[in-house]
Amino acid sequence: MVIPVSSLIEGNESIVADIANYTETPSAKMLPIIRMSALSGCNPGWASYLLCEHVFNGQQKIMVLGGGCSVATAQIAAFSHLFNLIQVSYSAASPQLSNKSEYPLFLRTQQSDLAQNIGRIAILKHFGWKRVATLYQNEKFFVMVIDDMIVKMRENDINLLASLSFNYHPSADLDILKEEDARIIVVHSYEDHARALFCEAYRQGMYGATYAWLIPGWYSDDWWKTEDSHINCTLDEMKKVLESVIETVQDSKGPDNVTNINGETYAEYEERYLNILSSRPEYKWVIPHMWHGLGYDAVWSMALALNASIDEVALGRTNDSHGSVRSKRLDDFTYTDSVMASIFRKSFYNVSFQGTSGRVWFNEHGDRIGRMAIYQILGDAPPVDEQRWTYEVISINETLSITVSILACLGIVMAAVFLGINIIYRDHGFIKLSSPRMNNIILSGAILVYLSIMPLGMTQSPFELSEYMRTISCIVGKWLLSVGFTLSFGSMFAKTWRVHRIFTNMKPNTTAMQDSLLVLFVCILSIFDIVLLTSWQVIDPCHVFRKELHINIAQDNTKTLYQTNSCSSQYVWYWLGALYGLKGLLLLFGCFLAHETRNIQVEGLNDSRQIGVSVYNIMVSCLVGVTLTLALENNPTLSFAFTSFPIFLCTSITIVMMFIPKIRVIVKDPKGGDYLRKRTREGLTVSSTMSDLNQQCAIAKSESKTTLHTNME
Ligand SMILES: NCCCC(=O)O
Repeated sequence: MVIPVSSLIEGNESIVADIANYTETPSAKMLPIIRMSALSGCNPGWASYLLCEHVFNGQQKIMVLGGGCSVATAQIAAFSHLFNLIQVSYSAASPQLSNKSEYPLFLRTQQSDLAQNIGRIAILKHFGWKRVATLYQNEKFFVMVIDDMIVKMRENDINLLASLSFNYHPSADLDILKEEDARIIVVHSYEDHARALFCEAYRQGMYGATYAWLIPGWYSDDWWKTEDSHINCTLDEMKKVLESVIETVQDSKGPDNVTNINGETYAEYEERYLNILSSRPEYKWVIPHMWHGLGYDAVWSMALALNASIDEVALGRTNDSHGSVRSKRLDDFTYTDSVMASIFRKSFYNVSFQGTSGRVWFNEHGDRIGRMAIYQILGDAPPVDEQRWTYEVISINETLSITVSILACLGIVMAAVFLGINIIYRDHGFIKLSSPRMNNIILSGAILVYLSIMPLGMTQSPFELSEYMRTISCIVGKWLLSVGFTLSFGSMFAKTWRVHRIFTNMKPNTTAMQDSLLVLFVCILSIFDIVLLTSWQVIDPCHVFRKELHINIAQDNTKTLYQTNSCSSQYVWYWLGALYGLKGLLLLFGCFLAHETRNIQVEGLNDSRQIGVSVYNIMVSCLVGVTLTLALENNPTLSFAFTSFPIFLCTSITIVMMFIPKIRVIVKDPKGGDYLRKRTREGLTVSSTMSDLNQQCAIAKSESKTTLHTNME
């Protein structure tokens, strides 16, 4: 970029007019301004060399335009003022350039990148991101921006997870960020470092809806496509990471429909600029960049400052080539003219015009006051700044819960009806022979077992229940099931034990075991239960807690932890082992009795067939139920189904098999007369006394086609 300053001065025209024509007359006749940006290539050493070349060789220059990169700009701005050169950059964004004691004659139409931090904080607050990490290239420029960002984060209650500098190999830094579970990462670096960073981020899977990378928006167009020996990612891979990128940058486009100082809207200006680039062979190498508008405005501000300086400069006196004294002109500037330099400087601070990038003016640091633009969130939804968890408690299906409760109630009603019949017809010969007292205990036990089903399901009930209620119901359920089982099967086996004793050990006149002895036997079994359950409750009480089932990760990376209420204690398996051991021994005893008495065919007296079927049901149900319950522990509904239905079925089958035949006999012969006659004919009388029972048993024994070979022999 060049400014034909001499035509302005000599023709006494407005410099504005010449500048406005600048883009159309690039081969201007004079080159009084040093253009630094494209020449320095962001190389501080090379930039220094070029400035010296311009100063010490060739035509006198009056100002420096550029450079583009802060690293090169800062390098020359540190000494360009020693030549009294005003330096105006249209692109250098480092905050260090705001330091007027180091860079007194430096100005820029580019904002300091500290302004980006205001935009970044706004973004963080907008999305409610409170956990943020920063990552920066190890250069003073980036360190300063990130330092300021950290201060602003602190002021806004945003937590800094980590602040790391990186080079071309950021893998260790990304490891740390992952350890910190950082998802929102503010990056400040040049684009070559950003390429290395995002390639590594791809390798480490740090992209997608989970991450947001906040980067400077001033990288060149398609910066991620640039061939780079530091990276080995494909364009598709790079693109994936870039979908998680948010860019913040100074808005270099003026507002729509506002005309600039040259009477053009931004669109008209840009069209003209692009036409010039494409129509002139000398610009074939120029890649259109967002900075052209700021460059255009920088040149305008130089022109305006120079124009505004003319009168004050003219107050100075100098000798012309003929030795006569005249007023100073702009082109009288020399590298030792600090007076003129300070006039120029003062003029710059008064510059205010509508540029192509918006209104242009400079603050006390020589920095542009401008607007911020935020570009693109390509992801579907903004990520979250930390792993967000939701919790869902899985309960038993409501329908199953209600169905099982209804079944349990029906079971209770059925057992109660059987119990009523058993009590009402206790003197019926057929009932009497089957030990009505023990039948009552069997049915009471069955009712307890039915009752246990509901509290067992209440632990994982879908209905609103307090934790206390769930804990209580879990404990009550265990007690009911355990004691009910013992009462039912204990009584059943006790009855069979008596039959077994009668048919194996009794001499004809020996007294049979009395009911009280059988009840005592059942009580002893129950005491084992009570002692065990009480010890369990006292030593290692059960409590309800949330058991983790599985985790589901949604598209927005929100994790849902599925839980269920579980009732357990620390040593639950030992207690269950002891409880199952007791019940197992009882069942084994029942199996043994059922087997021993299997051929005693005295109707109503011997339950061995029912016992056999019941024990078989229980064994199969326990095996299937326990296996499926363990296998389906992540599915409370199925797990409860495989617990409650077997309990219901085993209990129901057992009492139905026992009591339906009795009811059938009662229905056929309510008074028991036929039965009495039949048994009398057979020589087996029915009496209410134990001695009668002994007698009946003795007769039954003699009649029976028993095959108790071992015992009999
Ligand atoms: N506007 C580009 C910023 C780059 C730099 O200051 O070096």
